[in-house]
Amino acid sequence: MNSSGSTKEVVMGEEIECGNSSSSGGAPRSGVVVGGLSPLSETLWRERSSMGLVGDGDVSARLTWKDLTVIVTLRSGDAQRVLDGLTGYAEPGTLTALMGPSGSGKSTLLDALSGRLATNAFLSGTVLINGRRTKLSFGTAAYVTQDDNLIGTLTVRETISYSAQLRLPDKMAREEKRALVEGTISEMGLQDCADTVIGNWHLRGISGGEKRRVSIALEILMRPRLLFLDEPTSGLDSASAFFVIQTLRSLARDGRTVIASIHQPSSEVFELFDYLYLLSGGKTVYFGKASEAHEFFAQAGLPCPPRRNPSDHFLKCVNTDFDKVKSTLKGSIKMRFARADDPLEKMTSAEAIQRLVAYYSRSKYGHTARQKVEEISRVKGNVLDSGGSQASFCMQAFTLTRRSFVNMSRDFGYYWLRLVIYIIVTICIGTIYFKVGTGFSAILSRGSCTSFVLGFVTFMSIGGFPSFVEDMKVFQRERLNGHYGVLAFVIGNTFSAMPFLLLISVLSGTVCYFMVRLHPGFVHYLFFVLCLYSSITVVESLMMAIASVIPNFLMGIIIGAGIQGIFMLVSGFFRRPNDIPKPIWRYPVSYMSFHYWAQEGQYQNDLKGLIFDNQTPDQPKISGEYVLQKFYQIDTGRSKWIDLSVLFCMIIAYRLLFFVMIRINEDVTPFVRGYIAKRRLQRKISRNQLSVASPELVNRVPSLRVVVADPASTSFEVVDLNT
Ligand SMILES: Nc1ncnc2c1ncn2[C@@H]1O[C@H](COP(=O)(O)OP(=O)(O)OP(=O)(O)O)[C@@H](O)[C@H]1O
Repeated sequence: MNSSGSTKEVVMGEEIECGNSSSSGGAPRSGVVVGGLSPLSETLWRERSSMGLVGDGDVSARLTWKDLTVIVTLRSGDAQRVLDGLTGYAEPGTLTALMGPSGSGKSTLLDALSGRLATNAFLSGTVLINGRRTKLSFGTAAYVTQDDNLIGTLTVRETISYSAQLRLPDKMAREEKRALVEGTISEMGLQDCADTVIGNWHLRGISGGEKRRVSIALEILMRPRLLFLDEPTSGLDSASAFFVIQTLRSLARDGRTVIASIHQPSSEVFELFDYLYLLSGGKTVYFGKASEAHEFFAQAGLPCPPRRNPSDHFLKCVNTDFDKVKSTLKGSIKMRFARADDPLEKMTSAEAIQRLVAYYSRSKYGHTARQKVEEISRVKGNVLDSGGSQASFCMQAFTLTRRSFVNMSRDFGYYWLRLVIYIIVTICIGTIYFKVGTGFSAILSRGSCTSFVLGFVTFMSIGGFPSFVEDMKVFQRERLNGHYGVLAFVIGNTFSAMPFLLLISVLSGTVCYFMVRLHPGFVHYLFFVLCLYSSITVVESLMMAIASVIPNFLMGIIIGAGIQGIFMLVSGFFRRPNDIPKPIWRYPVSYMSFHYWAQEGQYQNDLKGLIFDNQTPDQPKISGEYVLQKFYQIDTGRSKWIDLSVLFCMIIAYRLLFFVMIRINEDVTPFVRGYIAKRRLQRKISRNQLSVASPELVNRVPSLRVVVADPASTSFEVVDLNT
């Protein structure tokens, strides 16, 4: 896993031991086990080292950032400075809390440090890991987002086990994988709920705090050295928040570098932080030991009044919205009794922020931080390698298929509910068209029955869209953290759905076929079921492709319904094929419509070989071939199996489209958005509305994502972290 051979390097004439967590300063390693969490992690780490899963026992990641500025370009053409010259560091064994009011730039700082900035965000400054510039993406560092996108039907143990199967090497013994999973469960204090389901809309599952811990567990499974967490306590009560942060502290004590943004910690939670990075309006208000923040505020002339939660005071000082709160409460009893010892009563928040920012930069705190950054940056440690999956492609595809199958079989809303509705609807069809026969009126009835089954019944498959969206959310989280590839996901999703779609088609197709008494014969029955199966699968594939680009229930369903409505119109039932206007609707749209092929095949399957009564008994009978040619305008010389083959080809085409859509979303869309954002930035620079270091380099790199300063020189250079 680790790409670096030696852990020793000569830097500026000194021999420096690199990558050894024991040399990392910060808090002592392990041993400190809180909240009933076991010291298993360290033992497991050693085990994994012996398995060759980690390099030379190196578990450290020293992160430094210097003069970090992030500018975002807005749709209006304006540019906004979100972060302004931030400098700081995070060492192994420490938990750093990013705090600040809403919109102060906490998430942006996390994104900048973890290489996840949006395409319209431009970064200048230096970000170094172990003294080196490293591309952090797809799994190099673990990133736990605010949302717990988990599969609701799996238990905690299953969720972590599947993740282990997806990422650990195939050759690793099953027992070892199990031990690692169990170790992670104990490490995160999840033993009590290990066999409880995560929960979804119809399943009562684990609590919000436990969900957070499961999300963290999934990311620490591969023992990343760097762990970023965006608001890990949001939505939790203070006790759950305390346990989550306690767990993070314990993870940090195992030699990891943990950085978490947090909103409003209680005093108990605040005491768990090693370092505090306090931001306001993208500027550093304070960076240093959390325990010294109290002293810093006092020295800056804004001491925390007695009996006030220090973190509340710090946030109150740096939040301009408190001025509005004060003016709203003016005259209220609370304000009349406002503390005389509260420094904020004598100044506005804007003045307080100005004072703190200015004091920080000239105080020993700012000075020490800058000095420490220089020191740490000079030490060249191991290069961080990708912490992504080490499992083979086949193992990933197999595990994803199994996991998805288990989820589909347990989630009532995924297929079971649809199966019930399908059967009810086909029973309705069966009773309405019961024993349709071969009378004159049956000519139209058989056609309309086929059109309804292949049009409306397959249309009901869009009901699965919400489940697809949930699947896509889990996929996106796992993909961003490098758990597996796109192809493995597409294969897993395709194969896991097959048995359910077959079941739906066989059951509802059988009900319909035998109640309506469609063309007798096993081959005719088989064709009807296969036609229904392929049509439903095409709709599923179409909806998956839509879900990959439009992750919104309502929008996705509207778009999916719209596309199917157009395809139905040109299927040859509502307007006969030769009557469909030629350019566009007949060619190519009707040929793109799966309804067209499905109906053409089923009409032949049902009508060919049948003899129908004429309007009056004395008139000659009508053959099915005649109806097909003259009424439905279908070429009877072409085999119905060709129509079915086209449908199966469409399934493959839509699945390929699904794959392509994901790749476009991952690669092309960010490139295009980045390009547009870059043009906006260039315009700003050329109009002298914005000053960016080395603007000529911004122009030179076509796919600019990040502007990074080279620490070895004073000049800036542009680095495209996407390549
Ligand atoms: N890619 C972007 N495009 C446009 N604006 C952005 C972008 N990223 C951040 N911003 C803006 O930068 C500011 C800081 O955003 P950020 O999400 O980092 O704040 P935050 O401190 O994490 O807030 P919160 O605590 O509410 O999540 C906000 O005003 C936000 O709108």
